[in-house]
Amino acid sequence: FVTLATTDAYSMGALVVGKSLRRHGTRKRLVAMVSPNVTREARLSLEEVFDEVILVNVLDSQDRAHLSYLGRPELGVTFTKLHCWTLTKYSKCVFLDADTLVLCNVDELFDREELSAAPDQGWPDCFNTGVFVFIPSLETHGQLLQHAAKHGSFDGGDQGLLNSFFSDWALKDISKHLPFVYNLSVSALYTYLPAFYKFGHQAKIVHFLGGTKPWHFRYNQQTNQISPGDLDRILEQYVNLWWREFYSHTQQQVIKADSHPDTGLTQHSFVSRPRQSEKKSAPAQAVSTLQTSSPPLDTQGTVAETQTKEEERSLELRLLTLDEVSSEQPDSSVQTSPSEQPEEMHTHPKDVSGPEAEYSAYADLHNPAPGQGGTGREPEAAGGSPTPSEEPAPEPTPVETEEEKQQHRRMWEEGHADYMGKDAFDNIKKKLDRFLE
Ligand SMILES: O=c1ccn([C@@H]2O[C@H](COP(=O)(O)OP(=O)(O)O[C@H]3O[C@H](CO)[C@@H](O)[C@H](O)[C@H]3O)[C@@H](O)[C@H]2O)c(=O)[nH]1
Ligand SMILES: [Mn+2]
Repeated sequence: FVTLATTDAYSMGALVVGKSLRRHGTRKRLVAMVSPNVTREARLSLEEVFDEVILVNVLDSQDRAHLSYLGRPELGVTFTKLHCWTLTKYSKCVFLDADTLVLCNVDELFDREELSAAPDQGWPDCFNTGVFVFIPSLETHGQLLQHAAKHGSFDGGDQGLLNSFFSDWALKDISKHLPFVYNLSVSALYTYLPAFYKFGHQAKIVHFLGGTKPWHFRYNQQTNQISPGDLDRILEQYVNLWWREFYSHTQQQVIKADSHPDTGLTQHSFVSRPRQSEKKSAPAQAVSTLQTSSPPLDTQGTVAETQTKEEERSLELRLLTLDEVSSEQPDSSVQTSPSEQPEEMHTHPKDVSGPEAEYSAYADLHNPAPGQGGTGREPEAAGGSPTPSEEPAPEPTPVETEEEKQQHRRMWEEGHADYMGKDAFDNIKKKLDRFLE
């Protein structure tokens, strides 16, 4: 999976792309392309999650005229995406915009061919370039650049260019049309709400397409919410979900969000926690600033607190039922052997010194007594558990009657999970293990 960030603000998005892929147990390698102006601190954060963080030069279409049709002059730099075709050590890749959030395992996308993508909701005979399957090739890369030089892009960004280059997408081969749920634009909420109500729960990847991004909102870590009322309720829940992913399983946490005295922009500052298993040298207490172009809001900045309140844990949007947890690919990170197959892009190569180990170390910090349940983790974040072999044998789960099962399931679905008891992490893990046997 490949994503791109040319600024620190988009790096926040890229981080969420990587984390959400890991949360859902991807077995593929993760690559972030960043431009030289992305700060070292942002790069270090990305390196904790991605297998590779690659420096690329900014390619800008400089096409102000066409970009003005979109009303998004900043999108000329999306030509930088084209660099993804140079990643020829991989045989196939999936590009994800930095403003996407992955909601389940989507590794099956690698079964598709170049160029597979979902329809753009503004013009469904065009594909949206927020999610697409491609085959790295220097030849294609060269042809794309030539095409850009000769014909430009009808929207000034990569989407116009890629649509005119892969111009037979609309009609030639329906298998190259990804279902819309692989690139669910949040603006579909406004354009076809009934369809969203009918199919929205099947969403696999959400795309915060448009000028307003999740990092433009200020999030309160005590309430686990952005300021209520800033957005439509459904959209607000997706943005809250994005922020929860941003803060999950990380050693670097935003501790303060306030307005810059001169520019009025919101700035997010975070500190790195000391690492227990140092992979790459990072200052133990490096302070960095991520600056995002958010309008100033009146919410108070909040102090970092990763352990979320139990009652706040309910994800109203896409609550995984226990059955879904069972059918979900578990995060393979700690179970997978560390063998690397970089050419094939198949095996998740992170070994125990990678981010997952750091996540575990972090979990240990907050959960001095593993095995007691209630690790403060999301139920689906199964793979990041402390090393299974070191855990004391968990208590056997009492057998539930059918009625109890249903009641339990209902409570779970309503967001009242019993994290300290039945839904303790150990029990969910056992269920996953049973399912995988
Ligand atoms: O300053 C920027 C702007 C964009 N990006 C990257 O380029 C992607 C596309 O930009 P984005 O703001 O996400 O554009 P969208 O609002 O999604 O707009 C649409 O139009 C763009 C231009 O054609 C396409 O790139 C998008 O895929 C398409 O969804 C981002 O996700 C980032 O990965 C940066 O790194 N820095
Ligand atoms: Mn986008």
